[in-house]
Amino acid sequence: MAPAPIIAPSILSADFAALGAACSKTISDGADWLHVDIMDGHFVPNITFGAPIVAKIRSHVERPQTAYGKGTFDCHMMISEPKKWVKDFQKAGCDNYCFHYEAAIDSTAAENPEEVTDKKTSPKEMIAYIHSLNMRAGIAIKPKTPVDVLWEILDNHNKDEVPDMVLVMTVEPGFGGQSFMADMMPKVKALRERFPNLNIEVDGGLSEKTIDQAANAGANVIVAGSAVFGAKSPADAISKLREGVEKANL
Ligand SMILES: O=C(CO)[C@@H](O)[C@H](O)COP(=O)(O)O
Ligand SMILES: [Fe+2]
Repeated sequence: MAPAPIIAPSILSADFAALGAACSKTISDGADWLHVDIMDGHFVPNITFGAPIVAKIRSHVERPQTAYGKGTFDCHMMISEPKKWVKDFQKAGCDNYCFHYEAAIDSTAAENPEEVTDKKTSPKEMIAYIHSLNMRAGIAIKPKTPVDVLWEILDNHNKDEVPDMVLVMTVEPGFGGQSFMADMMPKVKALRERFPNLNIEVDGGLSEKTIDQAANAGANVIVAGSAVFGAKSPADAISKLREGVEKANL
């Protein structure tokens, strides 16, 4: 049985001109977390916003009372230099700092070591650094990255270096409103089989139509942008996603 369902609407699909109000409404509509997509136009072919906007919207949403509690800001860092921005996002009110494995691979693991600059920080170092600033650490993998790269990171006995959450991308990162990649589900299954208590997040194309596939594979943290913000009733959309995870956990 997977851990409790966590529904994290992606504010990428919210009205950017009224982001503060959209965030507080989404929490009142029943969301557990807010998924905050940070894109730098380099790691992905799109740009969103940075820490100053996160600090502004933070004042519209109460801080979580406990780790992973309601109101958690789950920042999905689609950026080439994830280490550079950890402190700024911590100060802005980020609770989960989820960086991409592909942006943090160390020189020994990189396919082209000569292209790796000293700006790269290994996943383990990244996780320890995020923890040292009292945030939870997530690690995300793009669709073409095999899940096997995570075993060494998750099997580590040094708790400081172990991520609190894994994000399996179910679309190529960069844009909302894309189709769910069902062929990512074996990665989720493999993670759940090995790590029954891990928070496993899926992101991209999640809706009432795809939630069963994700939940049956073992995902418990559900990101949904267009399915929530494009719904007539965002509150109903959030409930249906939660029911999907609960049903799979029965
Ligand atoms: O990280 C991303 C896209 O890169 C996501 O968080 C999207 O914002 C999800 O949007 P939908 O696919 O649910 O519309
Ligand atoms: Fe995301």
